[in-house]
Amino acid sequence: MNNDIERVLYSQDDIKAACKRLAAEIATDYAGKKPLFIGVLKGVIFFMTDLMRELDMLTDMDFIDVSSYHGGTASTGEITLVHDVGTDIRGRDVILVEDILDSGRTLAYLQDRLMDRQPSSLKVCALLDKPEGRVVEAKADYVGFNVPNEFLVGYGLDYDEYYRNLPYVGVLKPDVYAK
Ligand SMILES: O=P(O)(O)OC[C@H]1O[C@H](OP(=O)(O)OP(=O)(O)O)[C@H](O)[C@@H]1O
Ligand code: HPA
Ligand SMILES: [Mg+2]
Repeated sequence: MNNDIERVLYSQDDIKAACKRLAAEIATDYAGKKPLFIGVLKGVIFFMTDLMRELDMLTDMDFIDVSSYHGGTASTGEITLVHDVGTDIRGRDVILVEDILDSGRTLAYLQDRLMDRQPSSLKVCALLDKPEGRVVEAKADYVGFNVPNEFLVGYGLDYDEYYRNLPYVGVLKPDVYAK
């Protein structure tokens, strides 16, 4: 699996440091509040669990499962809602947690959907932001790293459902998906 990686962009230590920094920013901004964290499955699994464990505050969490890459390296543009949140978010301070912001389509879809339910506030925390990938406007309030316009895998990010379990974020060798 490691042989399919062209280069490592962020090591486990880099990611841990980013989680600590983001958690500290969020804890300051939400002092005295109990925000609800909503993780966007499946890519967010590792980031969500690491970020949450750096937070010294009362929070609850839920997950929403959406998918639009369906095994490829580009957004299909069609978002499938696989599983919705179970928590009533009306009047809540919600922080949506994403592994990566790329075309922006997933985030735009989720923001529309969640804002309809009238949360008190809705902010976005993304480990990775790929600004050059943007097709629709979308912006995160908390960002771990700005990344280049390449297809990334690891630490939750997949190609055709594989590579999520790499402990780092790396660039997938293009010949892996050009086959
Ligand atoms: O900004 P976008 O172009 O919409 O891309 C970002 C989204 O795409 C990926 O999810 P994917 O659809 O691959 O589902 P997965 O998390 O289950 O892999 C990723 O985890 C983000 O949720
Ligand atoms: O670069 C990426 N890698 C994996 N999944 C993704 N979903 C959006 N962008 C990416
Ligand atoms: Mg994916």
